[in-house]
Amino acid sequence: MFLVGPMGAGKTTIGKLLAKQLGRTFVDSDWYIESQTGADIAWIFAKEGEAGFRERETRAIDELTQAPQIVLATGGGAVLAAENREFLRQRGIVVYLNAPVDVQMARTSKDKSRPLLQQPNPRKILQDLYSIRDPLYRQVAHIIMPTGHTYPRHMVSQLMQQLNAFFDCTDTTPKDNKE
Ligand SMILES: Nc1ncnc2c1ncn2[C@@H]1O[C@H](COP(=O)(O)OP(=O)(O)O)[C@@H](O)[C@H]1O
Ligand SMILES: O=C(O)C1=C[C@@H](OP(=O)(O)O)[C@@H](O)[C@H](O)C1
Ligand SMILES: [Mg+2]
Repeated sequence: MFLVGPMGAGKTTIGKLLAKQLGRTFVDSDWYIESQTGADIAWIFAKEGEAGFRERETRAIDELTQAPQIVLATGGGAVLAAENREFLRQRGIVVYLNAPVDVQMARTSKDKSRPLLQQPNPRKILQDLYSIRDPLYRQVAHIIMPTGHTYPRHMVSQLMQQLNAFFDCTDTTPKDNKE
């Protein structure tokens, strides 16, 4: 199960809760990159630029989408590379957590850990990123979940319902073989 969506959509928060609910291991691709590099995301952006971070991100997405049965929270820009989209789409169920820019803004404004938002006008950046990335999130997603004003625990139960509906629709087991 792979979560995609913009910064502040709640991928890390919801992913952690969802993994607990499903009894699966949770991995956040940003945390994984930090542990592999021995440095935080801000340091990687400062020393290697966004391009350096994206290379590390592609390696992480390739490895993690092959790990069995994990819940993976990706970073907001993970869908930018076509090869990442391919890894995600082909290797698991992709859920797009879709939050409006106002919500993204409210949830990211106090946190200084996102280098792309450390600019004078983070709202404009979030808007611009959203117009570029929303079609890519939609392209890669099997399920789209709005995350506006829903509490994390409620989000997880809604998501569980959506996942059950998704598996019911895609279950190709012949009826005779069920039970
Ligand atoms: N459904 C939600 N309702 C309220 N706050 C949330 C929700 N989801 C996430 N948050 C809060 O928003 C902030 C960003 O969430 P995070 O999970 O880091 O987002 P992402 O990984 O998508 O960037 C965190 O402070 C988190 O507690
Ligand atoms: O949107 C982006 O390009 C980024 C999102 C961040 O992750 P979250 O979406 O979890 O904040 C992190 O990967 C990095 O700061 C770049
Ligand atoms: Mg995150």
